Amino acid sequence: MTEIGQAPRHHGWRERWLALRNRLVASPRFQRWAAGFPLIRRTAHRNTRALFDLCAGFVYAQVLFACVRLDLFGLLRDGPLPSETIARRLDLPPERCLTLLRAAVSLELIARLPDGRFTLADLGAALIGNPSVALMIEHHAMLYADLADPVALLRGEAGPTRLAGYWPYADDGSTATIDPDSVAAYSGLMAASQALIAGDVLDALPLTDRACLMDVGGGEGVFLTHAARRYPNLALRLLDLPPVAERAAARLSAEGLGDRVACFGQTFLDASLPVGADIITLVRVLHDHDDARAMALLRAVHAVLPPGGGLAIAEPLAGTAGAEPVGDAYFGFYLLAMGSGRPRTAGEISAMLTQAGFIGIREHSTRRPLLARLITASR
Ligand SMILES: C[S@@+](CC[C@H](N)C(=O)[O-])C[C@H]1O[C@@H](n2cnc3c(N)ncnc32)[C@H](O)[C@@H]1O
Repeated sequence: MTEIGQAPRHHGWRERWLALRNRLVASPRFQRWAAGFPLIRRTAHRNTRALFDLCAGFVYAQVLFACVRLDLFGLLRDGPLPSETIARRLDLPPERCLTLLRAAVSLELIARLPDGRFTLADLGAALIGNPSVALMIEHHAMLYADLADPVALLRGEAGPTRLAGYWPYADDGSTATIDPDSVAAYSGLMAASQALIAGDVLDALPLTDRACLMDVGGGEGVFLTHAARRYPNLALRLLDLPPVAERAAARLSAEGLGDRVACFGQTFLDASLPVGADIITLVRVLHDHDDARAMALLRAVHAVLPPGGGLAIAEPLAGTAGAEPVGDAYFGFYLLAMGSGRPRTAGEISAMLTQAGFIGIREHSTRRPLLARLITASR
């Protein structure tokens, strides 16, 4: 342990090398030299840009937010437009509209054609195809307000956050006071974004040998709707808090699945789960809960599965190769602001599953691990 004021003790050549390198990189003289020295100029420029992007990340997100709020991408859906027309349609002063358009071009959301008109670029076009991402971008206004003082948040001194109000079950897990109005917004957002995930998870999770699937914390039943279409003979059950289960029953009836899916309105925390399913799914559920509650949930699932029954956990994980900031920075701070849960690594989930009595723990690759990874286990 190193006490304050004491020189740090480094162990091994690697730590000595890292300390030397960090001292060098921190020196303004070295930085100036590196920016001009041919062999490392590219690395130096890349690092400068990466650091600038980190500083400016909030500005980029607000440019995107403005595009979504003004429906710029919808406006360009039918083809390129000149900036004067865009300004008129968005009700912006022409020069300010140009500021937005240039910013959006620099972020590769839109592109400028040689004749000066603006058109969708890959990222803007992708947003049109995924309306739930636009909903998420608008939802982030709450997150950013909660992150205004991240140090206070980390120290637990920030007071009540907006996200804690948005996710009423995050508070103390008590479900007695949750009323229908307080679940409508988050359930709608989850239902919209579930369409992105369900296909990827079901592609990686074969259910041909299963008779009855219960989706616990199943929201409005969008995941089950996808499962029902793929597996016409699979019996289906959904469990969620009573006002959410009611919404699920209404949505599933509207989809013509009212007779196929049994909906249970109850908490998964302090009551036992219904028996009868031989596969239980937790899709974007576990990471919402602190370790004690997450362990209680895993034990409750284990208790109602038959021998050989399966559990599938699908959610974005910490430490996902190539998407480290998504799990560790984005979800880490999102859940911190929400006041409950944490993103876990595959290893952490595996250890919890073992502790809850599960065996045969495996990870399956998914199409977009950034959105959801999949871990299965058996009783
Ligand atoms: C992040 S949402 C995910 C919903 C859905 N699985 C999806 O991926 O779209 C978490 C779900 O867990 C439910 N939930 C949270 N705490 C619960 C509890 N104690 N008992 C039952 N359901 C709960 C919420 O109501 C919500 O529908």
